[in-house]
Amino acid sequence: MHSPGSKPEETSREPGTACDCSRTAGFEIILDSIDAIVYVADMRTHELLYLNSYGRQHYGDPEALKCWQVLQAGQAGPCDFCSNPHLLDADGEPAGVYVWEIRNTRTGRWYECRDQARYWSDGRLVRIEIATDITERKRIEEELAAAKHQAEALAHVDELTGLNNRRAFFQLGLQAFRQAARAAGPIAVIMFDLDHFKQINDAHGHLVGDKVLVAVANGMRSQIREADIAGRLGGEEFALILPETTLSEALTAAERLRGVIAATRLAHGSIHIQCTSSFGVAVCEDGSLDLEHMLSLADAGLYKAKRNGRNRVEHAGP
Ligand SMILES: Nc1nc2c(ncn2[C@@H]2O[C@H](COP(=O)(O)OP(=O)(O)OP(=O)(O)O)[C@@H](O)[C@H]2O)c(=O)[nH]1
Repeated sequence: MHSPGSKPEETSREPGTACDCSRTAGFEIILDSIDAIVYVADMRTHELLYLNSYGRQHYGDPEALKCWQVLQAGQAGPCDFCSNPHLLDADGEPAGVYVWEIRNTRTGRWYECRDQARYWSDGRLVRIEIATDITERKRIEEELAAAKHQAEALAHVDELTGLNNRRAFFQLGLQAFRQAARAAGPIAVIMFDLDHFKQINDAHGHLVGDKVLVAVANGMRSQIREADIAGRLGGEEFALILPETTLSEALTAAERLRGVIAATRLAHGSIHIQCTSSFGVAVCEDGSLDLEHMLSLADAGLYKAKRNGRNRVEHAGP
C-alpha cells in the first residue's frame, strides 16, 4: 500500500531515501493516532491506497481492494453517492475541501466527511477523506427533531379528548373554507354543547365529567367522515366542519350525532350517567361565507336549541 504524499512537483527529496522513509513513518504514526477514518483512494480506479489504523479497526484490511468494497456494504461498483464529482473544478483540478454527511451502509454509523482531491506521490489524482464519527450527535439531533415534532403535534390536540383543539380547528377550518370558496361549493358547520353538564360535575365530580367529555368525543369520532374536521372549542362545547355538505345532509348528521350522544351510557359505580346535547347547524351552499360567520350562525342555532328545550337540533340560515 502506498503512503500519503504531496503533489509531485512539491517533493524536494527522491522517494525511498532514508529521510523520506522516516518522515513517512512519522506521518503514519500521526494518522494512526487520529480518532477518525483517514483514507486515500484513486479517483479513477477507486483503489484504496491508504487506510489509517482507526479505519482498519472498523473496516478491516484494504489490501488490493476498492474503496466501495471495503467501506460500504452491498456495492457491485462505485457508490452512487461517491463524492468524486464534487472534488474537481471545471478544469479537472482539485477544487478544495468538500464537507458532507453520510450514514455508512456497513456499520450504520454516521460520519461527517471532509473530502478533497490531491495529487498522490506517483502523480495520480486521489481522494483523501477524513471521516469523523457523528453518530451520537445525529442521535441527539434525531431525538430533538422527534420531540419537536411531537410537541408541535400536541400543540394541536385537545389533551383530554384527543380532538383538534380550538387553534387547530380554526387552522384546518380556514383551509376547508378556502377550498369551499374556490369550488363555490357547500360547506356546513355544526356546533353542540352538552346539556346541564354542570349538574354532572356537581353530582359526580369533575373526573366523571371528564369521562363524559371523552365519551362524547369518541361518539363524535365514530360519526364523521375523513374529510370532516372535529374540534373541542372549549369546556363542553364542540364543533364540526363538514366540507361538501348540504343543509339536509348536515341536519341528518347532527341528528344522528345527537342520538348517539343521548344513547351513550357511562358506567359509574352502580349507576349509568347519560347526557344530552343541543345542536346548531349552519350551511353555506356556495362557499361564500367565512368560518367566523358560519360559527356565529351555528352558535345562534345552538342557542335556539337550548331555548327550545335542549337535546335538539336547530338550523340558523344565512
Ligand atoms: N369535567 C369538566 N368540566 C368542565 C370542563 N370544562 C368546563 N367544564 C364545566 O362545564 C360546565 C358548564 O356549565 P354551564 O356553562 O353552566 O352549562 P351547562 O351546565 O351544560 O348548562 P347548559 O349549557 O345551559 O345546558 C361548568 O361546570 C364547567 O366547570 C372540563 O374540561 N372538564
